[in-house]
Amino acid sequence: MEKKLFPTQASDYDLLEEIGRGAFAVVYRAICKPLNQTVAVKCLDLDSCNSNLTNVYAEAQLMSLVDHPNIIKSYCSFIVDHFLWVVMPYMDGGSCLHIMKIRYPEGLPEPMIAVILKETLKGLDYLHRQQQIHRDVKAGNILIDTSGAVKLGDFGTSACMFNRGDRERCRKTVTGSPCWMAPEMLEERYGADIWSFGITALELAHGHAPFSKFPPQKVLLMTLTSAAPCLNPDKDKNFSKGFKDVVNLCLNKEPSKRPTTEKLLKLSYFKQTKFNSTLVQKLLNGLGPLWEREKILRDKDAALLASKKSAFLQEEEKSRNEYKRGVSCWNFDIESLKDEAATIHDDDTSVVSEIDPVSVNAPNQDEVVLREGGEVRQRLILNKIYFRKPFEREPQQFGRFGVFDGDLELESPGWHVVRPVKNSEDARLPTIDEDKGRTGSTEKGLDNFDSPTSSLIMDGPAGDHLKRYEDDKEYKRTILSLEQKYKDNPLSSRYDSAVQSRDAELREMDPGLLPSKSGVSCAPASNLAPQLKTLLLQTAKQYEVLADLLRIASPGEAMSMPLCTMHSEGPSGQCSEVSNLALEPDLNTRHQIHELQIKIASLTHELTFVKQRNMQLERQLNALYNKQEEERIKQEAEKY
Ligand SMILES: Nc1ncnc2c1ncn2[C@@H]1O[C@H](COP(=O)(O)OP(=O)(O)OP(=O)(O)O)[C@@H](O)[C@H]1O
Repeated sequence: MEKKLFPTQASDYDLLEEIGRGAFAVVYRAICKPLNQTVAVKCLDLDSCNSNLTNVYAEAQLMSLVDHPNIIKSYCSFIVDHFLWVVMPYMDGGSCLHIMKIRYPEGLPEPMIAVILKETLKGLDYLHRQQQIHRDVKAGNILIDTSGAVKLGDFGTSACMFNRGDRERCRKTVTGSPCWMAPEMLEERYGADIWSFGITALELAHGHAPFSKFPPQKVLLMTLTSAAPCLNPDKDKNFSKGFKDVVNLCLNKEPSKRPTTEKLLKLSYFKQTKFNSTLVQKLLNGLGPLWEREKILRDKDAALLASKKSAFLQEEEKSRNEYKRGVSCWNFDIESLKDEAATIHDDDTSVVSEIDPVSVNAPNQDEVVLREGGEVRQRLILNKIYFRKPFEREPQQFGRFGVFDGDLELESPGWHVVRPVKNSEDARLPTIDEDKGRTGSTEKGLDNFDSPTSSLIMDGPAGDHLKRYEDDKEYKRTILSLEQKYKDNPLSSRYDSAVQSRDAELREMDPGLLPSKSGVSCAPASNLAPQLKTLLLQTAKQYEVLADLLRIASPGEAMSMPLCTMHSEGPSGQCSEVSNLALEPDLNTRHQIHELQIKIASLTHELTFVKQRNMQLERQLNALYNKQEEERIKQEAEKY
């Protein structure tokens, strides 16, 4: 028969419907225009390919040299942009997997399996005799057509996509699909194809491969560590002994003990199986065109994926909105943020879903350890996950004027708000009180450290130390316990009330000295004094927290060093009780205390500086506004 010459230009092909999709390729039904022949064109994305172009091309050429009725050969192949187009016979029945998904989700009847397996085995035998390994034998690669032909597809291309196209080197790399992959995996001998053949037999019998519900890495692990899969003695009673023997022979974990294709073909099971095109055709009876079936399956998969994703996306959307609302401007409602945060669930499916299910264990209620290959990959503290996002800087509203951050010309570190947002428990944790800073009012502007667990941190070296504590598991635990403790702690409430009374004091000040809501008034620099006092009080409170933290961190050690080096005074004029703690830190702890003190001092300094600058600007703006107002009044007076 005269060999047809297939053109190697994209323009000679009309790509019609999509008929399949693999990891690296999309397969189309196409018309070869000069020959007026329906073909299948597989478009492999070379960008996702590890191989160099020459090797990929060589591998594709090899596919065209194949000549066996049970192996799909390629008519030709060529490069189009970053795709390799492989032109091959169009198998209008599609793959066995495709057919099972549509019509036989529980698996095929044994007589059909026997015919399909025997045809596949003949193709595999041919390849092995040519000293070629297929490496991706599976139901998805066994294609049938309406004439009843059964062909093993995907020879060559899968290998070249996974590897450098060099078959010698390929023998040392992991290729193929995990479910069908043999335990020896890296030693690619013909036995690997036999193992895959045995798995394919189970796949055809059950409608899915063993372990198929697990993620790829898990499948590989299970293939190596579990006993070889086999038919279920209870559920699979209806299968013949001959079929069971084939499965057991192929699925021997010792590669050298697996039969060769030649031996398998000699088994009475295969000898008795005669090719029966009608039986194969029966599989397709009443099924619509391949591309329509393909579309149904694709839509179904997409819907399934969407339903799985939507729950996660909803959570994510919520979180994103909350973040936007919460940190993109100074003007937000902290209470509603907290309420919303309380509704956000803690199950971060994006993390957990990627993790091997059996590798997730929970040694205690609070902690989930995610392991991968026995290694601890991540520890999640349930209900105590913090988001840390950059604080976007928006104009702050000062009276009538928007003061932009850039106007301050400060070399201030970038402020971050560490806001617990995950669940109700975290929502209870206090946050920096942005609400108070909203109006920029002097009486509240410095009242950021409103509780022991407020977390205003800085970028750069000054902030790093505090961040380290924030990230620390123990620290978070301690914070929670402290939070509980501070609820009833008289010391804490005394300090809270101290701060509150200072606030009240400020509020009682001559309103003319404080910026009014309209922002017309001026704030003299002397107003800073009470604020600085407030700040000192808060700093003292922080010392107290730190002392508590350190005590908890090293409960056996009593510390004698007075922590209150800044002489912060409470309302009664006494030094904070922090100073009275009989604490005896070791050298390390002392160093940490020292570092923290420096950080706090620099933080305090920074706050004061920003505040002063803000007030200065506010005064300038107010003066400007007053001038404008005067002019306006003058103009109006002139009118009358
Ligand atoms: N010649 C063909 N005729 C008809 N359908 C085909 C043909 N070749 C492939 N297909 C269909 O396209 C699907 C995708 O093929 P492809 O070889 O890219 O992927 P796969 O082998 O299933 O996946 P992977 O290569 O990622 O393991 C096949 O499962 C099959 O349904």
